[in-house]
Parts: sequence; C-alpha cells; structure tokens
Amino acid sequence: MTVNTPLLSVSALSKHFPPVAFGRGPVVRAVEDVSFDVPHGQVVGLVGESGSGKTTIARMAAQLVAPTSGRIIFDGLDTARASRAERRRLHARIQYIFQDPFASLSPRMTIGQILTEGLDIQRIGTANERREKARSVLASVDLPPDALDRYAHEFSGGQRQRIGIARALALEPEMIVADEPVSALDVSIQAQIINLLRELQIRLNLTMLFIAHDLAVVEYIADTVIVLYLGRIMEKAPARQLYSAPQHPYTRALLSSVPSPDPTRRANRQILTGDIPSPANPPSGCVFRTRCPVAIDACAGIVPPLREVAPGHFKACIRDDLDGLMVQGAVR
Ligand SMILES: Nc1ncnc2c1ncn2[C@@H]1O[C@H](COP(=O)(O)OP(=O)(O)OP(=O)(O)O)[C@@H](O)[C@H]1O
Repeated sequence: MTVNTPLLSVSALSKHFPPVAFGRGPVVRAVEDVSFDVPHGQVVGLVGESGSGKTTIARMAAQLVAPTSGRIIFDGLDTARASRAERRRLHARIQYIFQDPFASLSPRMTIGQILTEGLDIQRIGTANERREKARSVLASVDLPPDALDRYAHEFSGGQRQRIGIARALALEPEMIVADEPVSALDVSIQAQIINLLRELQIRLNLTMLFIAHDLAVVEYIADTVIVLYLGRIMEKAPARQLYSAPQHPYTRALLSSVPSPDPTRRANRQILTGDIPSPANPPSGCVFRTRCPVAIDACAGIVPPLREVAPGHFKACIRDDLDGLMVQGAVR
C-alpha cells in the first residue's frame, strides 16, 4: 500500500446526542458534517477547545460509538456494514490510547494481565506467547520486565501512560487513536511521551489519529492538522503550512495562545474571548462567528464550506485577506 492511501476515511460524519434534560429540548450536535482521511503511515492531529467534538470523533473512528450519520471506511471496509467477525477484528486493528492513565488501567489487574487482556479476548497465541508479547511491548515503551507482576498504582503518571501505549501496541494494530494522551501529565513528562509515540509511529509505521486541545502538542508529531470548533472543521492543512500560514481566524487565535519565538506569530496576536457556545444551540451560519474578530453579517447566513485556499490547505471561512483584516482588530 502506498503512503498516500487513506487507511481511515471519514465522510460527512455527524453525531447528535439526545437532549440532556428529560429527553426534551434540542439535540446536542457534538459532531457535524466532518470529513477527513488519515493516510497510511501518517499522523493526523485533531485539535480544538474542550467541547469541540474531538473525543466523539475519536470514539467513532475507533468503533467505540456509532455515528448518527456519515461513513467511516477503514482499509476499504465500510465499517457500518462490517460482519461480526470483521467488527471484532476492527477492535484489534484500531487501538485507543485514553487521556487519563489513572482511570484507564484496572487497579485489580497486574500489568501483565492488562497487556495480555486484548490478546486473550482476540484468542491470539498461547499463554506463553502472550506473556512474551507483553514483555516485548513493555520493552518498546522503555519499562523493565519486572513491571509485568506489578499493579498500576505502583507507577507514576508518565509510566502509566507508557503502559497504556504498550497495551495498545500488544495487538499489533494498524491504527492508533490517541485521545489527548498527554494532557493529564506533568508538562515535563509530556514531551517524553510525545517523543516515544513519534518514535514508535515511525518504527512500526503506525497510522495515527492524535487528539489534543493545544496546537503546540501536535506540532512535532502530526503530518496534517485539523482544527475543530463546535463539532465542525474550521481548517485542515499539512502541519508545516498550518503553523506557518494559518488561514482561519480561529486557528490564528489558538496559535496566538501558544508561546512562540517566531516574531510574526507574536505580532499577529489575537486573543480569544468568551466561551464556546452550547452544541445544543449552535450559532447560525458559521459557528465561530460569535467569537470571531472579523465576522460580518453574512457569516450568520451561511455555513461556510471548506474550500481549498492553497494545495491541500482548506478553510471554512468566507473572509479573505485576513492579514489586512486582523491587524486592524475587529472589523464589522
Ligand atoms: N454521551 C453524551 N451525551 C450527551 N452529550 C455528549 C455526550 N458525549 C459528549 N457530549 C457533548 O458533546 C460535545 C462534544 O464533546 P467531546 O467530548 O467530543 O468534546 P471534546 O472536544 O473531546 O472535549 P474535551 O476536550 O473536554 O474532552 C460536548 O458538548 C459534550 O458535552
């Protein structure tokens, strides 16, 4: 398979949850009309503030929840049409790394049991082969073999996340969905875990969907970055291009909050004020318009389509020439 073949392809994906209050009121539009590919052997970073729908997309991609509408194609298979056996295989082929390494590891199981559980469920190998696999994945996350007989509470946060990564690797997945794998960790540990994931991704040629709420976290791991806001894609671009020439006012605002040695980034600072609106009652037209420094009346009227503004670089915004507009601040 070539590098550019999408291993995962999602199109027009939406997820609506029932109304929170006693089944009455509007549905929660957690994800709305999201399409993207994750090419074989590449890392796609999915970034947005809390409540933007990142986890919901990650869970749909990993086959943990079903979409309300839209399609998810994995390695050519329309996952909604997968047979029982194909679905069971998908749960091995796509592995999930959870945000919270404290909550996601059972306190009653040894690390050995945690690492072999997936192999047991998938009925892969003999007991000895599973134990050997557990030993080798532990080594690949730089933990010693004696960890196998210990319990999660005996490890630090960073070590527990290494165990979470080892658990995901035990099934030799083709795809990893990493849901904010470093946001619960101390800043000093975050870079170590990101570096480890990058190293493993390259060595094992893994395809990865990497979720983060902070653009800085995915800068060194993602090939492509997708910026989400209130369940919709605002901008999608090759990583280098997104950081050097962001085209959407929301991306620019997010980048402004990242400390940067780059003077052009500092000069174009745009501070985001106000809270993200409720996905049960999103603004009409462009969902970002209520916090956008360059919104105009027309933004309330239409949902801006994702349009290609440079090769492979898409933005959902009707405004052009942001440089001129944003230097002046709010233009109405
Ligand atoms: N099971 C559910 N029932 C109702 N609403 C839900 C459910 N799961 C998520 N939501 C809502 O959907 C929206 C998107 O949630 P999601 O967890 O996907 O966002 P997120 O970007 O991952 O946020 P965070 O960074 O806080 O995890 C939120 O408003 C959330 O409250």
